[in-house]
Amino acid sequence: MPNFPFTEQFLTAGALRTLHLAQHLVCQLKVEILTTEQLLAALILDESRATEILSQYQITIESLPAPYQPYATEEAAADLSAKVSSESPETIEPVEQSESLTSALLVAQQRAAFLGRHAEIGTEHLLWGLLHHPGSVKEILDRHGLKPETLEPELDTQSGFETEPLEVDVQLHVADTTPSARTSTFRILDAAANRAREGMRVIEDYVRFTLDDTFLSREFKELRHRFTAACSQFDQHELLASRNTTGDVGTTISTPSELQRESGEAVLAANFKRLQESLRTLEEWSKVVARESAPQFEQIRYQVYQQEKVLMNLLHARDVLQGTSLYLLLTESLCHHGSGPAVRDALEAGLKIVQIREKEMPTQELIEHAKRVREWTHAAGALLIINDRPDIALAVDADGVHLGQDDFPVEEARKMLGARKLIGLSTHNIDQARQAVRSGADYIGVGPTFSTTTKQFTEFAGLDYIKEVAAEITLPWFPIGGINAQNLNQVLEAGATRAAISGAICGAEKPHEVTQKLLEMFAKNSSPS
Ligand SMILES: Cc1ncc(COP(=O)(O)OP(=O)(O)O)c(N)n1
Ligand SMILES: Cc1ncsc1CCOP(=O)(O)O
Ligand SMILES: [Mg+2]
Repeated sequence: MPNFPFTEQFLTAGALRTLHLAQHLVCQLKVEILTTEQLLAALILDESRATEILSQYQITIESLPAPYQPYATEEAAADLSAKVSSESPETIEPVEQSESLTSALLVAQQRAAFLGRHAEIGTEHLLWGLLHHPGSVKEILDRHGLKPETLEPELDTQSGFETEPLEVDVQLHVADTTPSARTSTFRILDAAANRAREGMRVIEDYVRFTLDDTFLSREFKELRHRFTAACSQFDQHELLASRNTTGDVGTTISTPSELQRESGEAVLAANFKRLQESLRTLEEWSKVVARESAPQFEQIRYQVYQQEKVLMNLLHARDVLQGTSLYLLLTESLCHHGSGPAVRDALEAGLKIVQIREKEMPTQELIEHAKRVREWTHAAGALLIINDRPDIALAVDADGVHLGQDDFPVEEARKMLGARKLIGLSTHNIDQARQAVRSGADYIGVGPTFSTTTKQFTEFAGLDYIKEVAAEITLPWFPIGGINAQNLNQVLEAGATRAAISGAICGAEKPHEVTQKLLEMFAKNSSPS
């Protein structure tokens, strides 16, 4: 028996023949799964109600891609039809079918039911199903002017042939609209919605109360509102009426892993999983009773995958960057006694993160230089970041790279560097900072704060921008630009707990002394998380 998504349902003779023909095409074309494309080809090739409609719109085999062209001649089409007619359905090997075909068949079934011909699915309904599934087949139909509104009148009239429904015993994936199946579907939806809501709350509470992250709390809250809006499309009465908690065989089941979580991260990971699974359940089962909601749950699920990445990344970055209050940007030309002595001095004074920022140095020289600094930073237990160049960061096994708004995109750098390397991103306003968090950057540069001779700027983000970031971002962030021991307190008072500094350390007579002084100022303020 074929593997179509109807069980003990009725297909008209024409619809059943068309589906068999489509299945035949899968073998003939040597493709792996049955898709909406073969269904359209079969509707064109067979002689049915839909074939008539398709020919009115000049939709022929020529409208299909190259592999179907051998069936463009009358003889080839007749040959195929003859083969299908001569075979008994039992001898046709079942084939796997695409999700889009399942969904198109489901729409066909719903349309037939809508007409009061419950379970009597004709070829015109199959065509209706194809018109409702976005993709290449719908595009072909659209191109020829066949749209739901043009097919609609055809569906309301009975056809001359295909009046005899044929009972077929085929598998059901989703659709069943009997009252008890409907109640079960709502029961599933109710349980999944509750589970998703709970998972969302667990995550949101962590972001809000443990992290104190205003920006991410807002993002999660917005997600929850989107979710509530999608759920509100269910009939609330049916949803509640279907609930049967005392009769739920699953309420007392708990696995050892549910009883124990090793850390906050483990709690988050488990709740992201339960949220994603519940959203998938909602997506699948809403197709049966509230089709418009399914794509919304799908979108929300993708957003949750993204939020999971952002949040887990943030936790990792906060962990790796713990204790890095002072960030030195090391540039040879700014150093009085060479960059080697400057960085060794600063490391000895307690510096924990260094960026090599060399704009002019030839690549090979830069690699040799970076390898030396790598050894010194390793010995001091400090992180090494390379400015602008992910390739050099990889070559010298640095801890990461720093990128500007116009440099390598974060997503591309992440592909090159993998999950464990740090990616810093410069930002100059609050929208860029928010976007940087969403992009999966591990820390952000915030500036320029004050005027500086190290780099030319025409505009300054100033202390106000520091205040804005301090109010909402907990991804590690470093103010930068003209910061020194004389103005650091202003930066700290604006809410910063870190800073990136170049000239004030590189250009100092005694880098050790300056570094020590700056580190003491941070320590007095409070240590960065
Ligand atoms: C920590 C930190 N923040 C900002 C910058 C500036 O990076 P970018 O905007 O790419 O400018 P250049 O440094 O490449 O001139 C930085 N390097 N480090
Ligand atoms: C590279 C860069 N980007 C923003 S400000 C700046 C220069 C930082 O150097 P300094 O601390 O000497 O002002
Ligand atoms: Mg740059």
